[in-house]
Amino acid sequence: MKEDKEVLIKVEGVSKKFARNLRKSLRYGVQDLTREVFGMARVEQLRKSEFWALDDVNFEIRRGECLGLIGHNGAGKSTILKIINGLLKPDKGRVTVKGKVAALIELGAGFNPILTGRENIYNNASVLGFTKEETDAKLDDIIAFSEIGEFIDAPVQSYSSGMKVRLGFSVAAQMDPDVLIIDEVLAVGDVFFRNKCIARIDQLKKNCAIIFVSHSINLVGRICTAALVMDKGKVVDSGNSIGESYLKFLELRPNTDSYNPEGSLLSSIHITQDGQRVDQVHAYSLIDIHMEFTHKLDAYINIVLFDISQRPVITILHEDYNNVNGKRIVIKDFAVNLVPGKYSFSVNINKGRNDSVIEKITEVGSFKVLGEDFLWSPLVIKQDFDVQE
Ligand SMILES: Nc1ncnc2c1ncn2[C@@H]1O[C@H](COP(=O)(O)OP(=O)(O)OP(=O)(O)O)[C@@H](O)[C@H]1O
Repeated sequence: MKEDKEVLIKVEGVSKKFARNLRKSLRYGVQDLTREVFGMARVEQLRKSEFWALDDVNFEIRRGECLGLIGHNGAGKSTILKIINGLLKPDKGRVTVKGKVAALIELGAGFNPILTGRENIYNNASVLGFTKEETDAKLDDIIAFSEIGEFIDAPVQSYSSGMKVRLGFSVAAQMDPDVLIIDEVLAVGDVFFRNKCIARIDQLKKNCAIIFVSHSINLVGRICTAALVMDKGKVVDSGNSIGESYLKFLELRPNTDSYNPEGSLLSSIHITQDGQRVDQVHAYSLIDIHMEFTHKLDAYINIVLFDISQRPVITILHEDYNNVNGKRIVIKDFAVNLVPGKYSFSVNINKGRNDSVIEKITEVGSFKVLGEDFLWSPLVIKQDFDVQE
């Protein structure tokens, strides 16, 4: 039962303000510190040039849960992590964190650049509350997991960004924390190390509360048990079905479709449903995809559908992969077995089957798939299940 598990992170009505202007920020910082020293309450209203970077944020994470934070740049994700980790104080509200906390917040933060990797392991572990003997016992595992090899005895300032992430993650993960805070850092590691981290997170999350910030909705879907969508310091949605708000989140972005057919063999591409031109459709419905070229082509054409993370999800080939000979192409009754989200087309025009590319046209228009549920995979196949006793 979910409720049986202990709440390890509790964020209650947390707000945090910052000043846009550096001089004001320093002046307010001194004012706030002075008030604190004299036991006076923090100034709750916004002063000139201040804004709420976090505005009444509430959530809790239990042992065994991993919460993904999603939001545009500046939404307040890192600020909430820094408050949870005790690096920042909230102006309003309260954060309660139980147990040993390991945080991977800023690349290389927490490392002393002039010390070696090995020395930094001891430093980091002692911050996490481990004794020298406990760290000695874990040392080989940490070094082996990081795959840093002989660089472990080189100063951390000589490490690449990926190496810093490897070391930081290895210390945090091997020390079996109760709370693990991860801010975007996995994006820096190579794919092999990232997969190793994901596998380790899967193990850790059984007995730990994890908060994970990422701009990759796919990674959040893969790792997290629930997600929280933030915008301008506010939580706009949370839960394990964030479909609607995720779509709204996509809408908040300016439309970047900028297909300019000038000089291209493709003069237009659009989709229709029941004969009407549309730019949003319901999941599982049928659409026709229409393409028009500048002249009659004798070529092999394929269309690739990309999701919002630019991940190719479907390639549509002409049946039997024969070449297309004509000026217009209509792909009839294409089934939109896609989860809600925004998808864009890329069209490849090839000379022959495995021959050179004549033209590769990317981002030639997009459409939105609407739906109630948000399933964590780009493609949905409805299939009868043979259920047996
Ligand atoms: N020390 C600071 N002083 C002033 N403003 C700050 C400070 N730290 C953060 N901010 C501002 O607070 C807002 C939230 O920043 P935050 O770093 O939490 O966003 P984020 O969601 O993590 O963004 P990103 O996805 O770019 O990492 C932004 O407008 C940012 O400019």
